[in-house]
Amino acid sequence: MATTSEDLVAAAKQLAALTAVQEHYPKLPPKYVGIGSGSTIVHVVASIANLEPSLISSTKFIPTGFQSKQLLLQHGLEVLDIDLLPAGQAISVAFDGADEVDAQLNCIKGGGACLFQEKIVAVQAEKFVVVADFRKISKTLLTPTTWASGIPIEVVPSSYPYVTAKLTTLGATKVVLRPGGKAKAGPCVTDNGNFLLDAVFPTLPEGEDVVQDLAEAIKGIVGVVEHGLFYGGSRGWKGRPEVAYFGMADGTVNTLVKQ
Ligand SMILES: O=C(CO)[C@H](O)[C@H](O)COP(=O)(O)O
Repeated sequence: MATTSEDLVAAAKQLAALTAVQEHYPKLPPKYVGIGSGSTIVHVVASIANLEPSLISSTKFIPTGFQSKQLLLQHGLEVLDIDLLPAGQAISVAFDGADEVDAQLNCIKGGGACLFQEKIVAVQAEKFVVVADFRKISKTLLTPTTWASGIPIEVVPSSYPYVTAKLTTLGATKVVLRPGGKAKAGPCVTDNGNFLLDAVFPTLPEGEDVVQDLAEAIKGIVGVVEHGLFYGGSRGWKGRPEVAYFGMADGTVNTLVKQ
């Protein structure tokens, strides 16, 4: 049977997931592991569920939304909601997907509308590992051929017209209130009861603080709960992964590591 490009992408995701889990799931049973959202994370959870039972049976897995919680339950893995993580306790490792990853490991996330939970888990993880396929690699973020939808931004519903106007003054060329889809009239509502704006900006230039500057400007708008830029810069680290695994079209896995 002929291999379709969908098969190729699914195989790339699966191999990247397996490699990331082999290399970054702790060798002693971890107390807490974070689990992101999306289609790639399905392969991560399957790889974790196949590990030696002693490595997973006492671990609490922290989901980043409804989808990942159901996925964990289907695999018989113990779930702990992020608000029940004891204060000051770190998550040993968190795995997640991404929509776009640049050469500095800054990411755009939130294609699955779970960016807030994904970020609150990522920033509490000792190690954050991104798993993706070859289509997600960019030199700099907001390259339209990689991720044309722009930056997902979670907003308090009543603020969306105001935030839209402010994003335009920040340089957004298009801001879309994400629709709920065929089975939901009206906008997409996040797991937190908020709306999502997808804000397209021109492709970012290279530079250490370029992503950080835009991220901070967006976060400074009243009504913004969180945005899908996971980044690092001279003023700190807000969810940028230590490492990203990309399943490639030729059946290999490329790794990008924080310098
Ligand atoms: O950020 C996310 C969800 O909010 C996902 O991790 C991101 O959209 C990647 O998804 P996929 O693995 O399906 O390509």
